Amino acid sequence: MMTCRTVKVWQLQLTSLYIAQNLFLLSLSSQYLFHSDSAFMAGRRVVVFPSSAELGPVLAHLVTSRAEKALASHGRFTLGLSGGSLVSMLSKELLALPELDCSKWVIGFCDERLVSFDDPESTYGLYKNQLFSKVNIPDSGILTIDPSLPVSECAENYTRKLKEAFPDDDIPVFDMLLLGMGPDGHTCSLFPDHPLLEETKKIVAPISDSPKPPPQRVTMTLPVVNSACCVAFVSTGGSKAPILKEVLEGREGPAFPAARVVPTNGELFWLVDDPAAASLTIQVERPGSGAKL
Ligand SMILES: O=C1O[C@H](COP(=O)(O)O)[C@@H](O)[C@H](O)[C@H]1O
Repeated sequence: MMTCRTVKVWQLQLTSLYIAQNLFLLSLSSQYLFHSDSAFMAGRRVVVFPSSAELGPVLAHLVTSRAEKALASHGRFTLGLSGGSLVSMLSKELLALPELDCSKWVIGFCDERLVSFDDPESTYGLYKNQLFSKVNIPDSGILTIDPSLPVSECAENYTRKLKEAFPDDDIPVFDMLLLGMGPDGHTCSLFPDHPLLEETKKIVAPISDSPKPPPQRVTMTLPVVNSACCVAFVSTGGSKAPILKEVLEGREGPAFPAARVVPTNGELFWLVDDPAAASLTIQVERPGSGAKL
């Protein structure tokens, strides 16, 4: 027989069950929020491929899909290129596409080394040999530095070229920037702990004490990088694993230059291979073969 006491005990048991259930749900949701915060910060997409062989075609498709979008909206595609390991991968993958029309592309350089174009360190020189000479990008669409100038004048001259190419923007808004990251966390020629990281006025800056040779370079500043419509980092190889973890998952102390790339209104992709991603604990995307971003 159900007594008043039994009902009270039941009520007490139900109340504690209700509280326990809610506490459980609360803890689940806070774990989820915390985890999703770090995994999907600022709309960032971290996409991991088994190797460069799988990453390369997806990169090429990402570039051409953003080119199509830009051409449909404003009749040209403005693309900023980085040097280093990106040059050969991008050139190879773009040239492998069955149809590539670059006639309305405008190319800038996220950074450039102050050496003559025939020097093996020249980013423009490498792209000219591996890509530009093989596609239909008009010379007038390639915004190069003038390496014959002293580094400060070179940066001013390149600033003028960018301003002329983007007459309507206070800060040039590139449709897409392709970035690399060095094992020290630098991107463009923005190096850890360097005063250039705090630059807010200039769109291009000279650097004459680059810790990575050659010491003289010009670089886009963070305001330009973070104004782009789409930024894609490409980072491959096991030597990038420790820094990739700190850049994507945070660290004690000041953020590395690459971690300060957070486009204000644009997309942010990190395309990495398994060796580079080896230490990551955040959620990542692992697209199947033939995937498109
Ligand atoms: O010096 C430079 O290094 C970075 C990273 O190059 P990576 O070979 O480690 O991918 C590059 O993004 C930058 O343009 C270049 O000047």
